[in-house]
Amino acid sequence: MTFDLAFTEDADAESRLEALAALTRQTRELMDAVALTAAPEGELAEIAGELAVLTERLRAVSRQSTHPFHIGSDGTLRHVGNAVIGSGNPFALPLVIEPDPSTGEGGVRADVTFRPIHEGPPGSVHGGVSALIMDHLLGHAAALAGRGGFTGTLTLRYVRRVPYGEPLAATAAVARTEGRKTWVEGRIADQAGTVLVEATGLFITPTQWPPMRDAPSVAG
Ligand SMILES: CCCCCCCC(=O)SCCNC(=O)CCNC(=O)[C@H](O)C(C)(C)COP(=O)(O)OP(=O)(O)OC[C@H]1O[C@@H](n2cnc3c(N)ncnc32)[C@H](O)[C@@H]1OP(=O)(O)O
Repeated sequence: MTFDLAFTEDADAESRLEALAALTRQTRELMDAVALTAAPEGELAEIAGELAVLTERLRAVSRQSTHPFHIGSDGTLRHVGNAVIGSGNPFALPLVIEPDPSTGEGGVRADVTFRPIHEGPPGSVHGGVSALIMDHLLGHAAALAGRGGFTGTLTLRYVRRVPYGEPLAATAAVARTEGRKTWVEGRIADQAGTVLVEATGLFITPTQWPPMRDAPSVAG
């Protein structure tokens, strides 16, 4: 499998991506506001009507292809459409991932504050949302170690309820490797270091992929 690349060295393309990111941030604010609203019925219906107009305005100019990986003038690789890190995807938290070599090969960490839209059991984060974050972070660790690939398996242990609205930390690092297979371990913990979720993922590098060592880190 190959992916499209787009070079965003020209100011117009960069400025459009910034405008898309601003729209995306505003849409996330809207999603949070909807999840928390206590507005009366009439106002809800009125707002839904106003949003329908905006939705149609955007849908009239839908893109016809997937977002490519964008490569900026500084060499940064960005995946604008990604569901976890994408600056152009309202569904994304977005997660901002930093390298953390102190935790091992491919070590990474990210601050995470889940929101009410991530609710599973009332007052807690949905287990599938925790899995989404772990999948991506573990995959990022594998890629940072030069062993990028697709998730083959992902196993989670939900140790404690994951709260939203509180700053948490997610970490991951490569545990072991064997040929094209890379096992990565990670966790989500609270600020006191109490582990809430543990995850192990197996990532498999497709045969046709070139060696990825020194590949640029992927951001949103
Ligand atoms: C920086 C960005 C980070 C992003 C992180 C996000 C990651 C994702 O969400 S990826 C999306 C979810 N995953 C997918 O869509 C993957 C779909 N599956 C595939 O594309 C393929 O099955 C793929 C690439 C995993 C393996 O295909 P292929 O390379 O042909 O595997 P194949 O040659 O049959 O097997 C290689 C080895 O892996 C093992 N294997 C293959 N698939 C799996 C699996 N799903 N689970 C466990 N083991 C597997 C095989 O048994 C074999 O082992 P061994 O060498 O010991 O015999």
